[in-house]
Amino acid sequence: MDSPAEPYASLRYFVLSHPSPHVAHVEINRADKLNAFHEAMWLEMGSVFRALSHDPEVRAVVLSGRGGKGFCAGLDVKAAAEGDMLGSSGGGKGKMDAARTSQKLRRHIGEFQGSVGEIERCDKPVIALLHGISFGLAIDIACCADIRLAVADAKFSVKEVDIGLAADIGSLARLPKVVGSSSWVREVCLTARIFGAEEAQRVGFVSRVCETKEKGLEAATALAGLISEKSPVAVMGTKEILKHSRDHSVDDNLRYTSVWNSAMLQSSDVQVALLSGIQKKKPRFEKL
Ligand SMILES: CC/C=C\C=C\CC(=O)SCCNC(=O)CCNC(=O)[C@H](O)C(C)(C)COP(=O)(O)OP(=O)(O)OC[C@H]1O[C@@H](n2cnc3c(N)ncnc32)[C@H](O)[C@@H]1OP(=O)(O)O
Repeated sequence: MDSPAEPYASLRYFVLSHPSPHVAHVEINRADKLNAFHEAMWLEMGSVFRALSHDPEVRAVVLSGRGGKGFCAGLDVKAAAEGDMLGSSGGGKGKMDAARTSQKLRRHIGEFQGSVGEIERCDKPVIALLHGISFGLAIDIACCADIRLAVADAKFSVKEVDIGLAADIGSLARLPKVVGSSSWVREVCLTARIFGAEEAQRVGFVSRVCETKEKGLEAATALAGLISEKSPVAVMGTKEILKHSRDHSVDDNLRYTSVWNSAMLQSSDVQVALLSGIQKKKPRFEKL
């Protein structure tokens, strides 16, 4: 990848803009189908977030859905019903035996999980603005984001049991880590009951509720702008160490942090930032 602009050149299902110099805004771009995802879309989403992770100009990302009706209505159920569920290779059909069919499916699910997981693996913090319909895959995606904001009109559902599936792209793994492995998580995952923005905030799934999508975008962009003014080295480390702390003991995390910072404390950013408060100077940091 020679130029960071190159990987964004031929986006079909996502729109990328830059509301401020180091902030990227990614919009899911299939509003006429409520931003429902088929295979080409989740593959493209993986590439977009991989590219953003490596893009030195980008320090924070906002993710939202195009259109007024919703962030995302989940998996494209029509494409899935037509057999696309197993990927374009059409595993499960034809003469393959059970083991080969299973292996094909396992790979397909793994690739799908991998693409959505690029949001979590992105070195830059991702702020998801959840508006209107946010069903199924929308929750998998939201759980990978670092910060979730909701619009008052948001309608959430961990919808998978309604379409005959145990959710397999991350909600069952990550949602309990986000809000705790509570009775509430079991309730919403087992029933697919729709819940709203206030309930989402009460349980800690989202950190704010905004009146309208426009206000939500302003809030998300402002948060991303604040983050983008910090040291990119410090921000990347904070995301990485918080992610590590989710899955490790305090002792393991402290050890990891000491090793991480034994390298990162040598960054010029520390010198640039250390005295900026008392000197009343806004620090400016090099690209990362
Ligand atoms: C290996 C497995 C990996 C991943 C699994 C993920 C699991 C999930 O994501 S589970 C969730 C699946 N989603 C759904 O079941 C939602 C289905 N949609 C609806 O129930 C309704 O559309 C609605 C969300 C309640 C909204 O209803 P309404 O406001 O009346 O809008 P519509 O007219 O129904 O929709 C507008 C337009 O969008 C199309 N559409 C909506 N959702 C989907 C979808 N999930 N897949 C494909 N298309 C969808 C809908 O057909 C309409 O398009 P038209 O061309 O106008 O028909």
